[in-house]
Amino acid sequence: MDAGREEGLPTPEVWSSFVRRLEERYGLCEVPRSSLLGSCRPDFLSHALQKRVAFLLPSAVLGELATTHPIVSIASDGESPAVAVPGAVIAAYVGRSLQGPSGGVHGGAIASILDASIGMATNPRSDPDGYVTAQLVVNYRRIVPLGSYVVAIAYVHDREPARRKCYGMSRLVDAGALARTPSIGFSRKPLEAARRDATRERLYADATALFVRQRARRSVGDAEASSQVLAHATQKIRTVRVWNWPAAL
Ligand SMILES: CCCCCCCCCCCC(=O)SCCNC(=O)CCNC(=O)[C@H](O)C(C)(C)COP(=O)(O)OP(=O)(O)OC[C@H]1O[C@@H](n2cnc3c(N)ncnc32)[C@H](O)[C@@H]1OP(=O)(O)O
Repeated sequence: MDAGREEGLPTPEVWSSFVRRLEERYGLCEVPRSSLLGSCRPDFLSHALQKRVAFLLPSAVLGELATTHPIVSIASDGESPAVAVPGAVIAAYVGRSLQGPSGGVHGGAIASILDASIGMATNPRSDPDGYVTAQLVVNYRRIVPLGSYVVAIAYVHDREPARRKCYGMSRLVDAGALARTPSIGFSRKPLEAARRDATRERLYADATALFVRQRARRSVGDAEASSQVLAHATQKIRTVRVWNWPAAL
């Protein structure tokens, strides 16, 4: 028996049909991991979740390319290195390999999904000098049963570009319960209000995070890695204005 079947993972077909339903229902578009992370970066979540994970952005922000090439066309420049998106979504199947001591899904796995979703809302594309997590506070509301389909809905609620700071929130909900709601709601409502929706959405956990933009990197190794990422991304992405790579190397 292969590892996937032993784990009870959804087949790739079942998984893609789940993702397509999310896209259609909520006006989202799956973003290829290569354009988020670059080919030379390890994709931790994909490994941990055995590829049953999808990174989604609202189709509206993807512009015309979304219809023919579902690839991020969001650009940044030296003046405004972070581009605001209304929000970001990570959908995942959390299987038995993620079991924690509670018998449900391990809290570290839940934190990773929440963190990555806020990271994606903060950095809608890979950026070597982008925002990294400085602080993550997770509230665990319910045990997540093994074998669940979950959705993390993240958005940025405050930015202080001059201080390189960006504050975001995310809530991890059950995908089945979410399907009963007509819209995904990247509303900037305070977390307390989001919590009031907890019953309707079947809220498993929520998080607040502070992301801080890194200072420009200067090492030659990083520059080489960055140019590989860029080369790969520009092959994949039709329309892209690139971040100004550190000039002083
Ligand atoms: C997977 C697919 C996904 C796809 C999408 C991709 C998204 C990726 C998301 C994953 C994100 C990660 O997991 S990242 C990996 C985990 N994180 C890290 O490894 C970060 C390690 N830490 C660092 O690199 C550094 O500490 C930084 C960059 C966070 C900050 O260092 P720094 O640059 O020297 O900052 P500094 O000048 O001191 O501070 C700038 C301002 O931020 C505040 N500040 C700095 N750190 C903190 C802090 N921990 N808590 C509170 N406040 C802080 C300061 O008070 C100051 O505010 P003021 O005085 O100006 O008001």
